[in-house]
Amino acid sequence: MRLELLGLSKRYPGCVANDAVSLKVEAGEIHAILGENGAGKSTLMKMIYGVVKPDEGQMLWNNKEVEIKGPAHARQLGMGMVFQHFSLFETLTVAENIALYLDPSELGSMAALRQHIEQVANEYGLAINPDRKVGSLSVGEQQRVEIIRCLIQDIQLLILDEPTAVLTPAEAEHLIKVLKQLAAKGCSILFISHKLHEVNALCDRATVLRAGKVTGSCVPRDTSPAEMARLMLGDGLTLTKAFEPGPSGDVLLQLKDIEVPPTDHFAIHLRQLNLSLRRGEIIGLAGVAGNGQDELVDLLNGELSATKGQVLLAGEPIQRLGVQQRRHKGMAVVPADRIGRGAVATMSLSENNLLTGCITHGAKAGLIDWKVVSARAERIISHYKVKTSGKTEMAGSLSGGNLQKFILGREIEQAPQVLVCFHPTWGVDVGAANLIHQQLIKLRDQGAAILLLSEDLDELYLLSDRLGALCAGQLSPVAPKSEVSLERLGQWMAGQFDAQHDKETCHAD
Ligand SMILES: Nc1ncnc2c1ncn2[C@@H]1O[C@H](COP(=O)(O)OP(=O)(O)OP(=O)(O)O)[C@@H](O)[C@H]1O
Repeated sequence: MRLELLGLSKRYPGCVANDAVSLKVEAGEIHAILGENGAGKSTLMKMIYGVVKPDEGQMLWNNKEVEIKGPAHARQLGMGMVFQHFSLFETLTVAENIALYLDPSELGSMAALRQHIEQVANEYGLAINPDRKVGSLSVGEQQRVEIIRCLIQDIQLLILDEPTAVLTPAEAEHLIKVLKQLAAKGCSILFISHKLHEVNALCDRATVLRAGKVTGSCVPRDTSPAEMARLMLGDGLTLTKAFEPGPSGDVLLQLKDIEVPPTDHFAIHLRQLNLSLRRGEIIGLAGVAGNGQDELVDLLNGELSATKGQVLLAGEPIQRLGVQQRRHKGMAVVPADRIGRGAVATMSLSENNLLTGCITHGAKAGLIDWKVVSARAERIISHYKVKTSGKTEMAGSLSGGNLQKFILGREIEQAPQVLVCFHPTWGVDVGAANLIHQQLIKLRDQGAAILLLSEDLDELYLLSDRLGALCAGQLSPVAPKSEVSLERLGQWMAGQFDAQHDKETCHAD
């Protein structure tokens, strides 16, 4: 037996994150950990990897009892972990980040390490330039660095906390192949994912956690995704069917011949962007991470300026307006990375609510009305079923999916005219993703215009009225969803479109 957990428990003030969890993982087994947001999955993985110390329980590693002193000890034993929130230094390069992760005795010259990174990257098809600064990488690319740095050492257990959440379907499919290869070599894998069809395709066994306790197990190959969802969430779950396109109105957000040159060597050049987003519609943009999504969100948010072209909000040019002024005019943005940009980890939920919410609620003439701010935070917590001990809890101690629900709720509740959201259901369980989808459609039906950037094609097809793709900083045609086959969208994602045609399509709306 590669790994055996016997009655592991971990308590935090006001919550039992893990309650006497027992689990067995064989050599070469791919074992899924399932559970709704806040069920205790990440905490369990962090205890195995030595990031969090258990309050009680025992752990056997290759049939011998161990007490993991910390992540360095876990790595020495042959464990690797890909975290849900990246543990990378943004100001260092890919190679420097990986060097920091390795034991000094394993580290040769930087040139040799660079070569090794390229070799692993090529072997697993996870293209990355070792000399790029991590801060300039997209979320998907940062995820690749996390994965490569585990694969660079000989590992016997790889722990992955939602590794495919930010990968494109093709990348996720590729990763699944890589994991199968690794398992065939005898490496055990612990795999957390909310994407149940992936669990179904990949995993040998699954353990279900609910409120910190093991409540069931199954063999995913013999269990349908719907049955697994029911095991996790109980019988009350109703899965969303496709939403009907709604009637759209006048153009609310318009990009005209936008040109944004790269701000650093690795940023993407946005070229000739033309887009008209109407009241009451959702435009979904597909695309592989690192094709200009970050730059487009920054442009719309007011953090990047265009050197050519215009950004118009309800016909008014806004490119000279800052972030706050745009928010006053009814724009809201949900960024890709929830910690750092979406929320401040060391601030409470109330304070995080104030960060963007104060523009529409809670502050007048520079004075904060904490009663209003707290009441709003409480409303978001209850409406979006955010699992937390309360509005005073620090954002950083929430589970990933619960923080995502809070951030989404905070932006939707401001009733924006235009909502730009990037990966809206990243790391969110099926029940909560359902709720977020319904709220986005409700916002659309109230007349808001929504630009949705996602790598989850199912989600894009479910929610969007019109679909397009971003590739190498250029926008494909944007056409009604019924006219965009999966094959066509795939071609657009790969850049097979004529930029001039795109301009005509968008202007024609
Ligand atoms: N450092 C911490 N301080 C206080 N509470 C914490 C801390 N870390 C986790 N928790 C709480 O423990 C519970 C389990 O969290 P955990 O992150 O393990 O859930 P999860 O199943 O991984 O959720 P998700 O699917 O959203 O990532 C949650 O209620 C969370 O708020």
